[in-house]
Amino acid sequence: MQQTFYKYQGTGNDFVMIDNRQQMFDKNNTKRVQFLCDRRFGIGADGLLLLENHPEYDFKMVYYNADGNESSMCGNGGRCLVAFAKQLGVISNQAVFEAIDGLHHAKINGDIVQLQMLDVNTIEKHDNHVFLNTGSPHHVQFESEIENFDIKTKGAKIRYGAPYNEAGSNVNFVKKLSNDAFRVRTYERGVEDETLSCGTGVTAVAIAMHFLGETDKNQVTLQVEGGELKVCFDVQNNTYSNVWLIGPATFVFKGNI
Ligand SMILES: N[C@@H](CCC[C@H](N)C(=O)O)C(=O)O
Repeated sequence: MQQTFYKYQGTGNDFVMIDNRQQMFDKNNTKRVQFLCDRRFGIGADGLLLLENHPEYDFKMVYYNADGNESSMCGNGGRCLVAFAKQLGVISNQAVFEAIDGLHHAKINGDIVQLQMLDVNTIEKHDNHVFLNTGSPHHVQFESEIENFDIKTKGAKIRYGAPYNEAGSNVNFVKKLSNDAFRVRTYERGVEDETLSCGTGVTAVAIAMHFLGETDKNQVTLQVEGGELKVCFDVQNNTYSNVWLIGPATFVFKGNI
């Protein structure tokens, strides 16, 4: 049976979107998700999202990594799903939806989608890195040679090594550009490679940089391989709340497969 899909990208983090309000998608078919995300044999994407009906809120988000497994929160995917919900006529310029990590509020202004992220109150500071969960787990460490760094090899070593092991973590390498701007390159768990952008990743970097005293700003710009994102937040007693991830979410094409 042919399946209609929509392709979206948020700063180069790309996704296959499927309208699953009729519950026609086989959610346990890992091989099918892998195929749809495959860049040679399928459509090609870092992940796949289902938009589903929700009894109380505007919609429900279900997210799979390119490896075919359902995973934790995807910030760029969430922003693209909000744009997709608007394209389908499910919402106008605001949304409240449920994802695996809880409720999210979102706002659309042109092609800019703002997504409210999880509050963060647990931040682990280690000798060479910071670890925190922004809906997905993130390891954050500085890398001064970020431009010429082998993200895939070095990221995989950290992602599969102790203490993360098989469950893994996403790995973000960061270079400070100014008091309120940072360059970020991310190795994504479930894609098992560098992606051009990671929304929960830049959120983790912005919070980690503030926590470490690398910025005293409540709004931080993150330059990623696929463009620019902003993260703003309130902070009190090391609790980060009212956290918003802001950036473009763009429809690319629609098709049947
Ligand atoms: N691209 C994502 C992160 C998706 C989740 C990640 N691959 C994981 O499994 O932890 C984002 O934009 O947040």
